[in-house]
Amino acid sequence: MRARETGLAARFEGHLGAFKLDVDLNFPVNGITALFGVSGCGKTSLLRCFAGLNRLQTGHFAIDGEVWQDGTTFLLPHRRAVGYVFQQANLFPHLSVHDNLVFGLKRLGRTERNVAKDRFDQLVSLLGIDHLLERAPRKLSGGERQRVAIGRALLTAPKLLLMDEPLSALDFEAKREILPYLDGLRKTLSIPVLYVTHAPNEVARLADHIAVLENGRILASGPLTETLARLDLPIRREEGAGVAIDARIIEIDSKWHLARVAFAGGSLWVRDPQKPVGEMVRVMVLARDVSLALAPSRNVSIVNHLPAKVLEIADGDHPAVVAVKVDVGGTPLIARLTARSAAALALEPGKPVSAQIKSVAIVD
Ligand SMILES: Nc1ncnc2c1ncn2[C@@H]1O[C@H](COP(=O)(O)OP(=O)(O)OP(=O)(O)O)[C@@H](O)[C@H]1O
Repeated sequence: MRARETGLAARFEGHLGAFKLDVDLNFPVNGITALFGVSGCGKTSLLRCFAGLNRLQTGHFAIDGEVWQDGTTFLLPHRRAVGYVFQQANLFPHLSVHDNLVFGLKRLGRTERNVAKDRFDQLVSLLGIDHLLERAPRKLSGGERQRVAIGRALLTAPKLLLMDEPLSALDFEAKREILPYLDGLRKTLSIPVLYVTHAPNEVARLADHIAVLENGRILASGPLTETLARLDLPIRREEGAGVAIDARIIEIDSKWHLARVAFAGGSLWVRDPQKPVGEMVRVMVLARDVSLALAPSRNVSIVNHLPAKVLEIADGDHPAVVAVKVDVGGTPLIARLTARSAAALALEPGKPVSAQIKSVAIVD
């Protein structure tokens, strides 16, 4: 269902009070683009531009070749096929889940309404809310409420889904409960999704692309793995800095509960994810779990050793630490080392090394 490629090109420039937003953003393909950046950098303001709720001095925005905004056109919010999910589900308390879901359909034409009714069963099953349809919102958990809000947004068959920190109001358990559903959407939706978050684990789990916003400007945007591996971005200073890699299970070692997963640059042993050989998984290799040696060492407990080449070295978040980006057969990894170790190994761009990976987390 993700075969059709949809392009989204946007340029918004202007002031909101004293705040300047100056954004040029292209999403080349379908999938989830995580919009990442510190509080106040303009994430919500940008989403509101896409929805037509903010009208800046300059705005160009086309989706799938269809112009929603340019020098002469400005589609009003209700004319934009946008689904919007907020931190709070904002369900109508006096309506059942079913009636909340179909509420947004009233503004659609008859044909669109009929198509949406066909999608209803598929969506409620995908979001696991089929058994909740007759309930009142107050009898739902936080995670269930948010799943209903997502269903309501998707039922109108939007061409763009905007999600503004959809999990931030949920507790840890509710986040864990809802993530697999969002992951299911990622795999089945054929529309672009802009997903605002502060949480690195949500980015690693859900995003196909990342856009990093700083002071109202796009600092970087691109595919997940390459962008997470950039040493010039503030993300590398985060405690959870690392690289997410999509890999295929190629072998299971049931005696030791391990699985070998293959990616473009080689293979890694991970904890058995309880999925069959052939399935794709996403793994996260954190910078703090990668160390570098000049040759693969035999007398250590680490099972994952990959031949690599140093690409770049940058300062870390403390003078004692450096971040080293290495290339593993076309896939980038980041290692976090002490500056002293980097000096002792005389690391420099182009030098062959062995990347030793202490731990690899499965993120789905
Ligand atoms: N309509 C407006 N008029 C004046 N200032 C505005 C307006 N909308 C947003 N701002 C300002 O723009 C800046 C960016 O706000 P925005 O809500 O987009 O940030 P954010 O990145 O979403 O933050 P957070 O992560 O805290 O939600 C803030 O300084 C805010 O006060």
